[in-house]
Amino acid sequence: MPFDMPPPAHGLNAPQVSATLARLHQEARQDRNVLLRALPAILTGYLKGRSTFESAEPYLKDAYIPVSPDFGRLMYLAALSSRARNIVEFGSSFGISAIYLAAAARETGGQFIGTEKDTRKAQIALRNLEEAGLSRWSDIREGDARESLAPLQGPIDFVFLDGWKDLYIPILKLLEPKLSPGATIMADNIFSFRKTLKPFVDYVSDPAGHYETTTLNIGSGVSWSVWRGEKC
Ligand SMILES: C[S@@+](CC[C@H](N)C(=O)[O-])C[C@H]1O[C@@H](n2cnc3c(N)ncnc32)[C@H](O)[C@@H]1O
Repeated sequence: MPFDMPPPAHGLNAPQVSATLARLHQEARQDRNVLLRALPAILTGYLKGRSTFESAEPYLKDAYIPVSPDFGRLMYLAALSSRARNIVEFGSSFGISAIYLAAAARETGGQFIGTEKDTRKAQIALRNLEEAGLSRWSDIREGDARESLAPLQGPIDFVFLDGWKDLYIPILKLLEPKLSPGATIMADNIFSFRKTLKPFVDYVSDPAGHYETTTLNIGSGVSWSVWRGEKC
């Protein structure tokens, strides 16, 4: 390539990817209004002894609740540097984190599989991946991830956990027999759901267990684990 020609834009800098991510991160700012609308239900639920999450869940159908651009980029880099080919996500919402991970899969020659139980969100996530030019390297499985991921073939090289927090352990255990040696596991909301996610953090941090884990002070807290278990 002649020296005066810039290299072709790729990865997150590919024009379709960066434009779609910019639009979606901008739209996700509306989440604030969704949460404001949920406030009366949260307060009433509190008085009736319900958790914030239980009360807010009906309102979250319209909420993106996405990863931040910094965390999205970190996952993209982690997947790329570990040459992760098979990338799986629990909880895709409208597809923001999916785009970061599918962009990595395109570069490693792999495949991204997301999951979303809300039909409308799953369909819009697929459209957003298409807009980003990433359809060929990605799929979103609609329905409960406990069922949609059960038939998945290994080896899985990268897992991102971001669905409802009480399911991080069951989903991880479902995928464990299919993890490749050294697989990366990232999980969001470690600080914002500290109490609910304590059993998960204890599980991936257990010195007698199968993971090496660190927790990073990014966004609402991110755990990063490496699977030291058996070859799948
Ligand atoms: C925090 S949002 C995901 C945000 C997304 N990862 C992003 O960064 O753009 C969590 C999503 O998980 C989905 N979800 C929760 N439980 C699920 C389940 N059992 N199976 C599939 N999706 C689930 C919810 O519908 C919600 O859209």
